Amino acid sequence: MESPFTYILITLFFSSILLSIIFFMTWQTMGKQKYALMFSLSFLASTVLWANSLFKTLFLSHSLYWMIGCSVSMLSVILGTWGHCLRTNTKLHPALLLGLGIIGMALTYFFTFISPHIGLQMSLYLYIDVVLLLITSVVIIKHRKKSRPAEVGASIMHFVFAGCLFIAASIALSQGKTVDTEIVKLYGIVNFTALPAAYVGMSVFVIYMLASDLAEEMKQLAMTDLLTNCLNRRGFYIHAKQHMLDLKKLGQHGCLIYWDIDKFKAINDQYGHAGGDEVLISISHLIKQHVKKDDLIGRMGGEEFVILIGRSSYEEAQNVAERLRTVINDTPIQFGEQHINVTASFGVVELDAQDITVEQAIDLADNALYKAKSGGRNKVVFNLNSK
Ligand SMILES: Nc1nc2c(ncn2[C@@H]2O[C@H](COP(=O)(O)OP(=O)(O)OP(=O)(O)O)[C@@H](O)[C@H]2O)c(=O)[nH]1
Repeated sequence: MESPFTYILITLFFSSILLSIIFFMTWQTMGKQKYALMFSLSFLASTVLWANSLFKTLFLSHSLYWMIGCSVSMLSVILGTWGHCLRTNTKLHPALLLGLGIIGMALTYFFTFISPHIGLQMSLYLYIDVVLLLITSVVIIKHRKKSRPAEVGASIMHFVFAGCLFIAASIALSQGKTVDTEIVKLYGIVNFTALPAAYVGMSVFVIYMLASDLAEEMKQLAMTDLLTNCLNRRGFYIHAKQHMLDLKKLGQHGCLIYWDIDKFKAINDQYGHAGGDEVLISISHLIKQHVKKDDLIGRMGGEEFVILIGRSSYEEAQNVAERLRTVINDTPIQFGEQHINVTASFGVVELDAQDITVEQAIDLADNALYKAKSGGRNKVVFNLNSK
């Protein structure tokens, strides 16, 4: 009858192979993101770690078995941390991570072969794993202002895993220079009860995190106009409701600007559809340069756009529309060798005067835009918000 620890090791061995395959397939199917490959390699290193423990009786030297075990353990955690840094664009130099691993190896070698100390031999590399897991936990939670639930879960699980390893390492360290069989037994119990659950929990949360990355990407794509990279109609409506509430909370004066390129059909007729597309791309780019980063820009369809802005005074907000009209009027669009002169008409509605929904604001601004068109185009008309 094998020790129960053997069965746990077998389970961990197969779980790690599966996780490595899952992340490899993720890497292949999700645009060859380097971090997914790092996760796959990290679990491959874990597979070697569990295999090493399973077949330790085959080793002639226990010290050799130990050196292989601690090097793949650190390699696995280093690759995982590296992957999380790549996913979150955290600028942590890989040399720093590898350096930590090399220091861990050198110290373990020293306390295994040169000045044997069983406590330090068994614990130092685990403490390095703990530091790396804590770095990962912080990297996951810190890179975004408001973390997604999957990221909170993954960060907590890395923290829990680090905690389990810390306890195991501290138990091992308490042996001192020579082996204490009672402490080794306790170390085994901690290692084979809390650790596997934390290990699997952490891996599942990382998978959940990548799935939620994909869901978020799809959501963004469904709300984005692919030609101009502005929000599309659906995206604008979804964001505008919250944006209007935020403006109110911040005490900002909100304005909704509905605008439309003049005689766009004639531009298409003269320069072709590609010329028309170039105008749409360049004009939306120009507009983005002349409003604030937080202002909400949407393409409502064809050559119609909408902008939701907040400024400290209503005059300031109104001036934005006039400034945009002037900049479009004064900036010919380059299309190959040609320059296309473009003008646009604007309808503006103030949002603060009374409670008004996004839909009502768009209707009122659209009425004002209609007046700007019928009044000769290349104009800004203000709707004074009479609901
Ligand atoms: N190139 C290009 N043209 C588009 C796109 N979407 C809509 N259009 C064209 O935009 C033109 C809109 O024309 P109209 O609605 O008559 O408006 P207009 O010519 O700008 O006239 P006014 O708005 O009255 O000044 C149509 O010819 C559509 O085919 C697009 O994505 N790319």
